[in-house]
This record gives sequence, structure tokens and C-alpha cells, in this order.
Amino acid sequence: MASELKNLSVFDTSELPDVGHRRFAILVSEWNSDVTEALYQGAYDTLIQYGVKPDHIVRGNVPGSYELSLASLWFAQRDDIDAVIALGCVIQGETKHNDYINNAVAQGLTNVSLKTSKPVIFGVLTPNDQQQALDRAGGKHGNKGDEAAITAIKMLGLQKQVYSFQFK
Ligand SMILES: Nc1c(NC[C@H](O)[C@H](O)[C@H](O)CO)[nH]c(=O)[nH]c1=O
Ligand SMILES: CC(=O)[C@@H](O)COP(=O)(O)O
Repeated sequence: MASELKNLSVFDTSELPDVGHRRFAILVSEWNSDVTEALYQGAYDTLIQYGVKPDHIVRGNVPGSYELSLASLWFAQRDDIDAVIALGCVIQGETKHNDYINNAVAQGLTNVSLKTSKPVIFGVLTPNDQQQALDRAGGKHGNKGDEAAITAIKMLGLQKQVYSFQFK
């Protein structure tokens, strides 16, 4: 569903799990830092709002979104990390470079989540221009960081359900 039709900061919070004991890594790309810092603040604030302890959140900075995959693997392989939130903003340039980055990051983060069996959330904006980015980093379409954080929480809830479910 396009962001035009669904605000990134509006979501169902009726069945969120207790995450008071859960630990999160938030990775932030340094490219387009005006946007990615807003994404980070949204993700951090959302985690705190829904019960995560401040000292259970670790931040890591990467040079660009392409590096999010490897950094996510490093954190996800730690026993004391339950979920990873990867934040970036890849703005379309003059060449196809953004396509290669976006495809690499999307596949890379997916691979990390499947390799580690942990939520690794794709919080990377892939806008055509700066305004589209700002609209999705606390602007009229909400904040992708909010969405990424609540997605991590919901996936941990599903993970707990899956591993605790018993047929009668
Ligand atoms: N143009 C953008 C980049 N480019 C840098 C790459 O992500 C990577 O760091 C470089 O290719 C070296 O491996 N990164 C972004 O996050 N956003 C961009 O718009
Ligand atoms: C994807 C980017 O914005 C950056 O790598 C520059 O892209 P381009 O050289 O295509 O303008």
C-alpha cells in the first residue's frame, strides 16, 4: 500500500508483546543524515513508547545504506540482540547506482534475517527526490523509523507465539 494511502506512523497497537526484556540494534546510514537522523529518532522514540528500556537499545552508524547488510549481520549474530532495525535513505541520482544499492540492501537484509532467524527490519527509504524522503521521515506520510520499530516489536511477538504455541 503506497504511503499516500497509509501513514507510516499509524499502526494497530492492540496486540503488542511485552518487550521490556528485549534488546535492539538500530543501524543508521550516514548518507542523507538529515533524513536518517529523523528516521532514527522516530525508531528510538517508538521503541521507548512501547516498552523497550533505553539501555536495551544500541546504535551503530554505517557509511552508507549498502553497508547496512554486513553491519546487521554483525549485530544479529550477537546472542544479546533480539532484533535489528536498519535505517537509510537512498535518493535516486543521475545514474542507476541507487537501483544497485537498493536491491543489494533489500536482499542483503533479508538474507541476514533468514540466516539468523531474527527480525532485521528494512527501514530504508528509496525516494525519487529529497522531498519524498522528508515526507517519509516525519513529514506528511509519517516516519519510516516509527514503522520499522513497531515492525520489529510485532515480529518479536510473532516469534514468541510461534515458539510457545502448543497444539492441544
Ligand atoms: N548514494 C547513496 C549512498 N551511496 C553510498 C553507498 O551506500 C555505499 O556506502 C558506497 O557505495 C560504498 O560501498 N548511500 C546511501 O545510503 N544513500 C544514497 O543516496
Ligand atoms: C544513489 C546516489 O544518490 C549516489 O550514489 C549518487 O548517484 P548518482 O551518481 O547516480 O547521481
